Amino acid sequence: MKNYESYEDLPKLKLPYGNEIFISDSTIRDGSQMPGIVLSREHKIQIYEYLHEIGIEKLEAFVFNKRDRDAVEIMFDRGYECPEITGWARASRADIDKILEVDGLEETGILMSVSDTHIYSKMRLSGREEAEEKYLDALQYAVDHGLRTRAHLEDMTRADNYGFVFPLVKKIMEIDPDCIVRVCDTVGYGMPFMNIDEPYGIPKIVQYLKKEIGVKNIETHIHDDYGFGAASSIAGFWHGANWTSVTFLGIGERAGNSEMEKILLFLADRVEGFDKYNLEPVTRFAKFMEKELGLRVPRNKAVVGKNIFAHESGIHAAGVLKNPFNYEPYPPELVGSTRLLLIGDSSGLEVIRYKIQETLNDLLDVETIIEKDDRRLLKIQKEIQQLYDKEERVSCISDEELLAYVEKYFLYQPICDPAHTGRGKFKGKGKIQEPVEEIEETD
Ligand SMILES: CC(=O)SCCNC(=O)CCNC(=O)[C@H](O)C(C)(C)COP(=O)(O)OP(=O)(O)OC[C@H]1O[C@@H](n2cnc3c(N)ncnc32)[C@H](O)[C@@H]1OP(=O)(O)O
Ligand SMILES: O=C(O)CCC(=O)C(=O)O
Repeated sequence: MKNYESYEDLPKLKLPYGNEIFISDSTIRDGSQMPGIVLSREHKIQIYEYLHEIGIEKLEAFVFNKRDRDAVEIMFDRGYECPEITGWARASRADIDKILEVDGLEETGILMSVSDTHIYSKMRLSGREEAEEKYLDALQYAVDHGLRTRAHLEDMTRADNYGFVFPLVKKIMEIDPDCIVRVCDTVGYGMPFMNIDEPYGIPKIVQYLKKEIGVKNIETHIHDDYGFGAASSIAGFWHGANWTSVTFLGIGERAGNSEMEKILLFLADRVEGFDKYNLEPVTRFAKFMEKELGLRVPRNKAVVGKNIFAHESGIHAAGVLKNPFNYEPYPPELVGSTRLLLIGDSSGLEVIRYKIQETLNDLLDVETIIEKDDRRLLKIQKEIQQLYDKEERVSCISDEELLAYVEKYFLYQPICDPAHTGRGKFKGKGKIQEPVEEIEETD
């Protein structure tokens, strides 16, 4: 029989195709497309620094204008091995020439819009044949000029994959067998499950590319319109993709992209033998994005939200005080965060006891214990409950309020029984003295 009582006891998952998988950042590219986000050169460099600290393998950048190119140049000047800086182009020789003009870029993505709506109504091409010709020409041009390539199959989850996209991929492989084939779930229609009908199933698409066509490098790029972003990225890895393209905090077009931090956490914490990424900077990184870009990270956002290690409710807080493993899926230190115990309307006595004891000990620099049946504590609990009973109070009890309760109920009483030590200081074994005068009984 197995006991699962600590993080170490829990079995790790195994990636079916092994751990040679990589992350490609699109924060500076797709992320910057988010309305209201304007990334300055400094922002881009700082994002690059965070990605470097975490160990992200690749980043894609636009080089259409001078601002973009200046940022790329500064990134190259840092001389880091990772992330590799790569380019992004539409399927046109002119765009690829722009990539070639930037010293140091050795790889580019090429946008190949494969759904009929993109071919006909977005690009106004005569049909699939013209589209294919345009895409293969751009690819050949990039290869002929010494670039490594990625084929970004835009809107593949709304395309005729068997009739058009897979045959196109076979031709792509003939031109560049090392080309990274990016499965773009452009409006988030993709589903992370195996038995899903064409063209929506990310697992089926990835498996077909891998097993039937023999594509070596498969990357997913998933939008979160239906909320399947991170799940579909991981489904890609599960079924044979070796890359995923993500953005930090999932910023990007509309509902954004698959979130980098979720993928990182999943790999680092749940998958066997996966310690190549350093997650410690992610909380700092999120704060940077909030402060510098004016983003508001929801409090309950996985990995980086302020509430991820905050406990208020009675059963949870009491459970965490006994053993954080009871209600925390992973330790806060993993993502550079800290635990927070709060008192609010759903709190029970144990968390109040703990916080009052902590406040008292900090205030007087003693180490004493308040028992759960201490009548002063019960009075404080009653006062707190009355605050919420009025249905006016919507916030947690602040540190200042806790201090006031401690002062009101404890400070003007002897803190501990001097007969115990003679010095009024206990080390984890004392019981504070009950007040001399009678305190009315609580309900
Ligand atoms: C799904 C995505 O996220 S794709 C990336 C989206 N990101 C951006 O658009 C931000 C960067 N874009 C830009 O800086 C500009 O749009 C540029 C420099 C690329 C082009 O600027 P403009 O020449 O002014 O074109 P504009 O933005 O008005 O229209 C986009 C053009 O791209 C073309 N285009 C779209 N997809 C493709 C493709 N796969 N291959 C080649 N051209 C394409 C469109 O047909 C349109 O050209 P058209 O007007 O001749 O039909
Ligand atoms: O470059 C790509 O990833 C393709 C365009 C895109 O961002 C998308 O399909 O969502």
